[in-house]
Amino acid sequence: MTAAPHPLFLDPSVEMTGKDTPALEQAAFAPGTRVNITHLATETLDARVEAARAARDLGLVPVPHLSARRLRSASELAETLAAFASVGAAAHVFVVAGDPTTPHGPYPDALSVVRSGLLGQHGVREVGVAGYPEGHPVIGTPALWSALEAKTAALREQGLAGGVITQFGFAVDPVLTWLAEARRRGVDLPVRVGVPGPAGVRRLLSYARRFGVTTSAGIARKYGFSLTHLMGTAGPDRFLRALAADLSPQAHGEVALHLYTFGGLAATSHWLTSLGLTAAAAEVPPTPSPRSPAARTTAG
Ligand SMILES: NC(=O)C1=CN([C@@H]2O[C@H](COP(=O)(O)OP(=O)(O)OC[C@H]3O[C@@H](n4cnc5c(N)ncnc54)[C@H](O)[C@@H]3O)[C@@H](O)[C@H]2O)C=CC1
Ligand SMILES: Nc1nc(=O)c2c([nH]1)NC[C@@H]1CN(c3ccc(C(=O)N[C@@H](CCC(=O)O)C(=O)O)cc3)CN21
Repeated sequence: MTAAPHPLFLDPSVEMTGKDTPALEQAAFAPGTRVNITHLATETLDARVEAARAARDLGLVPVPHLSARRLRSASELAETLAAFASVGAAAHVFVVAGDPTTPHGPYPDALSVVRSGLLGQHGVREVGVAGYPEGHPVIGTPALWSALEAKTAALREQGLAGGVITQFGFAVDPVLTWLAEARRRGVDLPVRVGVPGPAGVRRLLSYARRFGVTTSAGIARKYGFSLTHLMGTAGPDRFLRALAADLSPQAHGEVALHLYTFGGLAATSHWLTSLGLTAAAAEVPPTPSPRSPAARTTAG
């Protein structure tokens, strides 16, 4: 008999851009897998809607991203939601502030989009919001916590289900500390811990630099790459084993995974398949842990 997988590995979500639509059609994600559609500044609404349509046609659950600060008006928000609803892709969305330094319209943050009331009117039932275990390069940690608490409350007031997706990172400890703090503050939403799918080290480092994600020689070594050998690739296997070993439902609540694919949707699909995390997710264990959880409490 095979061991049941750790709950962390059940039902991982993945992230794509419009450019990944052909790769999505070749990939083998389990039916019902949530597929987030990033809102890159360079991609049109049409490209994002086509990606959502492709995901839905494949039996996956599209989760379009809405960038609050990029929206120029309430009507642009309504039209965006209507466009996703027209392809059956508006039930789940992820609402993020967006990187523009100055908001382009009436929504400076994700909270104002939630409070607009427009989400429910267009058939949205579940809203994802962002979490930052390592903080954010320009937003202070107290502001991040108060925003997360306010978004949690606003979703409840709007009758919307919610969830958090965390910014990717290479270090496990900040994730565990952040999860415990979120629960202590009453943020009871399910959390998807964001990790990069397998990707070239050079690419990982460049996205980390761009988004203010911490790297150091020690963090890299634990994760499984080296800051001085940029030619290789690295996946989140060791990170996930360490995270799974130290998660406790009492301290950390409901936790699953979100895979940022960064142009490597096919690589992430192959990697999930190699872990047995596609259609047969409930029957196949993840890569075996080098130490049992019981051994860890004394050894770790
Ligand atoms: N985690 C992720 O996957 C992604 C994160 N981001 C970026 O992370 C940042 C925070 O997003 P959320 O957590 O949704 O914040 P939020 O909407 O909950 O806002 C939190 C606080 O930060 C301020 N703020 C938000 N974005 C800002 C910016 N670009 N410049 C200056 N102040 C800003 C808001 O006014 C608010 O006071 C944004 O810059 C967002 O674009 C963007 C895309 C994806
Ligand atoms: N602060 C912040 N801003 C973001 O925009 C952001 C984050 N954090 N955290 C991670 C997510 C995921 N993001 C991304 C970014 C790029 C690709 C991507 O596929 N890039 C293509 C090139 C795209 C292009 O330049 O045309 C690639 O092949 O890497 C995917 C997701 C952006 N995201």
